[in-house]
Amino acid sequence: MEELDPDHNGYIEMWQLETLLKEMVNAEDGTTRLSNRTETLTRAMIPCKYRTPIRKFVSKTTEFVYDKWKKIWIFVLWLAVNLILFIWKFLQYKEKPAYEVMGSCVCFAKGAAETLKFNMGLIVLTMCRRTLTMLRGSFLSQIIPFDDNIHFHIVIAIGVVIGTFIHVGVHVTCDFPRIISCPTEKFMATIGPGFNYHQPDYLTLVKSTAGVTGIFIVLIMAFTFTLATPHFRKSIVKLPSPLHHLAGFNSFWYAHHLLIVAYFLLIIHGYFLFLTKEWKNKTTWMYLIVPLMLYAFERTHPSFRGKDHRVSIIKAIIYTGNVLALYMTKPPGFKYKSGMYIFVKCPDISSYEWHPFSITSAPGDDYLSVHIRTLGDWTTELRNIFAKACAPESAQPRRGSLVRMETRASSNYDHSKPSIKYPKILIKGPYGAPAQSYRHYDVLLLIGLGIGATPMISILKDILNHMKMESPQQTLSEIESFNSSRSSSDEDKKGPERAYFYWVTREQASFEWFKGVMDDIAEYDRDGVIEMHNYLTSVYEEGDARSALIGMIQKLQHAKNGVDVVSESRIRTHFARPNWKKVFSQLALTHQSSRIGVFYCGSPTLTKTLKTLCQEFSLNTSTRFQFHKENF
Ligand SMILES: Cc1cc2nc3c(=O)[nH]c(=O)nc-3n(C[C@H](O)[C@H](O)[C@H](O)COP(=O)(O)OP(=O)(O)OC[C@H]3O[C@@H](n4cnc5c(N)ncnc54)[C@H](O)[C@@H]3O)c2cc1C
Ligand code: HEM
Repeated sequence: MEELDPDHNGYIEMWQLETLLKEMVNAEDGTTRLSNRTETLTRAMIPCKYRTPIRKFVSKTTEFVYDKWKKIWIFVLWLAVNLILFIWKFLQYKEKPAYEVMGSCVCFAKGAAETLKFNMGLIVLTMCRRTLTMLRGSFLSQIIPFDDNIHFHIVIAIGVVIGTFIHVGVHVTCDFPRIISCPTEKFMATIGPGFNYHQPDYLTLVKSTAGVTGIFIVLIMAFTFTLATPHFRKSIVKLPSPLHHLAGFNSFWYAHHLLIVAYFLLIIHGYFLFLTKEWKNKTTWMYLIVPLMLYAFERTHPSFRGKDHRVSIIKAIIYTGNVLALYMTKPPGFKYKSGMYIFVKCPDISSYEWHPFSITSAPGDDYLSVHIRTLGDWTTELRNIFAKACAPESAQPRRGSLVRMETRASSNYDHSKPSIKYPKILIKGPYGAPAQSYRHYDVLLLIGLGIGATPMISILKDILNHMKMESPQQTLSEIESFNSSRSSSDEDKKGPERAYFYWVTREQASFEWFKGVMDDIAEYDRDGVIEMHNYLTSVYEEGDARSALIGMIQKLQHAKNGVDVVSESRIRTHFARPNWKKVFSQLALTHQSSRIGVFYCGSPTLTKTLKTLCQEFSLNTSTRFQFHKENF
């Protein structure tokens, strides 16, 4: 109770205070002692700033380490390896004759070069997607943060930039001038043999094989790195046709492939050295061979990269809100976990572009589905060609303004007698993504912003499929077929017992493509395992009297028959942005001492808020919130 010092009152929100008072008044023994539940709430409400600075620092650090220990140890290991390689090479060159001419400069240049070799090898490993997907399923995922491969890729790239600056900078501004100006006798006696006893001038050094390859590597890297920055990667720069395919993400993608030339040049660069003549000391290729071969193998070998599967489209639906849903046949032996994604190619649009999409069907379903939002050139063209294929069959406007074109190759997913000629679609994958670890938690908080609901749909369907399998109506063959479609690592995991889904969308039209899942939930989820909320943010601003009014009507309807008036299902519709603090507080109260997996997919703007809330509530309550995010 002493924590509820009047000084602190200003920091307790009204609704929290109400809950607290209610708890106290309702206390069974008639006293005003705080129950465990209330204590948890109280602790959640008292801001950290009222603790002593040292306690605050210690608890924040503890939570930070607890939350990020996988990333921390990998990062520290990476730094340590870089440092060890640098120091090892530095000390080695201190003992060499070159040191007499160039002093510490040569040590710095060679130390940096050693880290460059290591990082150029490692950076490719972070992009070996098949290998990473396989490793995610192993015990290694408990100590290695595979979800962060792209972040780590970028961290290593920063390491490469730093290494390149040191290596090139020191060579050009210190080593070269010292070689050129070295007294001839000293030059001949020390590094002369490396230069065939010809003391070089600046131009000779630049024109040498090492010099020319070095310049090209730097140029390619500068170009590639610039186009890889988020500004260029995400920019929707429009170029005139036929160059329009080269803008935005594609420019990043093609530029990245120039790095193949950079690797080729790097191997040559590392071979034609002035100061190292013995074969065994030319180690560049040794660092690169394994990662490059593994990556090349993944990209080219069908058994490893997984075949490009040609799939038949069973059903295509175009919803308002510009979402295209594709239901396709599941290739034989295609196993995946909810949360994973596949690459999709449509040769009618481009014969070389593959685009990633989260799988929205559940592992137990006998079909495969993706939901694709129209965003740029490729997705717009895909939508258009499917609209064309769908148009003659049916284009039935439903429910007033909702436009929904649905066609099926044939009914009941029987794709043996296709009646519509759909565009050819190829898929490859599946590939691992953060959301796939949802089965490790008893309680889930799933948050999707707009199209970011896609990985969550698959998770909800999977939870439902498990419920269906536990229901007494299931036949043995249905259970067997369900089990055979799941990956073996999942079979022994119990999976979540409770899931809360928060879906934030701009307008109500988006409901359409989610309706099927919601209907299923209503039918099978008798125990209310899944609680779904939809926040419509474009209706009225938060706090607007109209939002409050609609909200009240909603609540009454819901209480009366359990069905929401807007979604016509068990999903609860709200007309404002969610109050995330309230959501977390309530979860912390309901699931004390539990581990809650928080899975977020959507724009990065909300990432920080959710991450901070996870940390804050893990620190201040007995509930642990573990944050996983995916941005597309
Ligand atoms: C793991 C993952 C899962 C995704 N799941 C879904 C989903 O379920 N539903 C959905 O609608 N969208 C999803 N996306 C986003 C989808 O891939 C892009 O919207 C689509 O590729 C855009 O292509 P475009 O040419 O029409 O647009 P563009 O204007 O070319 O690109 C728009 C943005 O999409 C991204 N992008 C474009 N091409 C690619 C590519 N080949 N690979 C990776 N990113 C690319 C870039 O960030 C780019 O800035 C996912 C993305 C990722 C990385
Ligand atoms: C030496 C430098 C680099 C090398 C060798 C390299 C190599 C690669 C490779 C092999 C891939 C995988 C391509 C595939 O899907 O098969 C990749 C993807 C990627 N790289 Fe790099 N890269 C380098 C630098 C950078 C830099 C500087 C950045 C950003 C600042 C960057 C950002 C990315 C991103 C974001 C992806 C993933 C794209 C996606 O799948 O969405 N890379 N890189």
